[in-house]
Amino acid sequence: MKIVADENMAALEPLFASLGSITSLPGRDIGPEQVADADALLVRSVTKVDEALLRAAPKLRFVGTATIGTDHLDTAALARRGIPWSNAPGCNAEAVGEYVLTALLLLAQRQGVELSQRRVGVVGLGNTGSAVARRLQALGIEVLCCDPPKAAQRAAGTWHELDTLLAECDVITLHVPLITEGQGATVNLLDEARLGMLKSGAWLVNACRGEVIDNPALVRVKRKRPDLKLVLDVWANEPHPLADLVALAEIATAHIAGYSREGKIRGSQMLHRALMQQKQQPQQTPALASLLPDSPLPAQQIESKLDQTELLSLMSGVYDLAAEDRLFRAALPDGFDRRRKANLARREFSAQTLYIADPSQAKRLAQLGFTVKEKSEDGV
Ligand SMILES: NC(=O)C1=CN([C@@H]2O[C@H](COP(=O)(O)OP(=O)(O)OC[C@H]3O[C@@H](n4cnc5c(N)ncnc54)[C@H](O)[C@@H]3O)[C@@H](O)[C@H]2O)C=CC1
Ligand SMILES: O=C(O)C(=O)[C@H](O)COP(=O)(O)O
Repeated sequence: MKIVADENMAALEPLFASLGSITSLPGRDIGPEQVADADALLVRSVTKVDEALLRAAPKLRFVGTATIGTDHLDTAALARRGIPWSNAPGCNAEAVGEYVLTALLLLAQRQGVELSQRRVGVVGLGNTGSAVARRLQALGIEVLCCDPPKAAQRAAGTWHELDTLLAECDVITLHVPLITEGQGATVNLLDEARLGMLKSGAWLVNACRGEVIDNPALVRVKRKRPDLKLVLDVWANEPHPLADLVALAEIATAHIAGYSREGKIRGSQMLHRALMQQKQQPQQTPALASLLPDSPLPAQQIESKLDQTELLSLMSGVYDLAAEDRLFRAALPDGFDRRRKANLARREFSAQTLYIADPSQAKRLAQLGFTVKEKSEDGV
């Protein structure tokens, strides 16, 4: 079996080497020539799997994307060719939750405000939006939710219209799939009119897909409204974001909100399971712990309730978002993919063990994702 895979996928060798030969390539270089004799194709968000690519791959029997989003797959073309495909829902939700919380605490610190005083509107309450909402609620922050598909299914929860969130929330964070056509289209969900509805002093976070916001309109609105603060991880026309928009964002990164070592491995594990199922081969998928390097972070002892600054400092010890923001800007105009590659080793908060005696503090930090243990007799 010949497997063609994106070189930035995690744990390719340990998971897939026993199934056949692996050719790993930069995702943006995977084209018709590269898939000509492939039996399985494993991609990330940067490879367009369209009719032309599929036509060039007569032997292809499986396509897997180690991502949540599927907007780079032509699923209708896959169905027409009878090629089973799979994505990796939820694999990187924790990383997105950690990214958004860190970004909001960083912004709060820079603006000299308490995040707990701000009402947050989460748009899209699937895997990533829920991971964000859970963390905010663990900190006692008020969260309003908007998810029309869930509301229509009468899913548990209180659901609001997008326009209500725009009118009432101090922070809006976007977590919807990119849908380009039909009634539920999300492309330009935040168009110029909706951007104009943001509250005075609002913060806007986009960690889903760049095209969900009209990027040129955002430049125009932000120029008129310096009160708005932007956290942008995703951009229209990646890897070439609008330079003017990068300059106007308070925090800017290279589509790495979902990047964590753990998330990347989970994505590969999910594709391994799906491929095994497809081949009806009962091969066990190795456990996450066996594929993860040991945590490089020494355990810490937490004695007292952390304030906002201390919490941000704890989180930044695992992943330094302020530094990433600086490195991203310095890497442009050509270094978008370089910054993505540089983030592949990022660990989730669970890589940080904390010894905490106080039960309520222990519960709160465990809800944020840290590995929490009771304080031992003689400390750490
Ligand atoms: N920046 C990054 O690194 C990452 C970006 N993503 C992007 O974020 C998107 C969301 O990821 P997940 O939460 O895992 O997907 P998901 O499929 O679990 O959840 C998406 C949610 O959005 C809701 N939704 C759909 N249309 C909506 C609308 N118009 N308004 C409000 N809600 C709507 C759906 O009902 C669903 O509950 C992915 O499709 C992907 O494009 C995902 C992971 C990492
Ligand atoms: O899962 C998704 O959807 C994402 O946006 C990924 O985090 C993107 O990562 P790559 O597949 O581009 O590495």
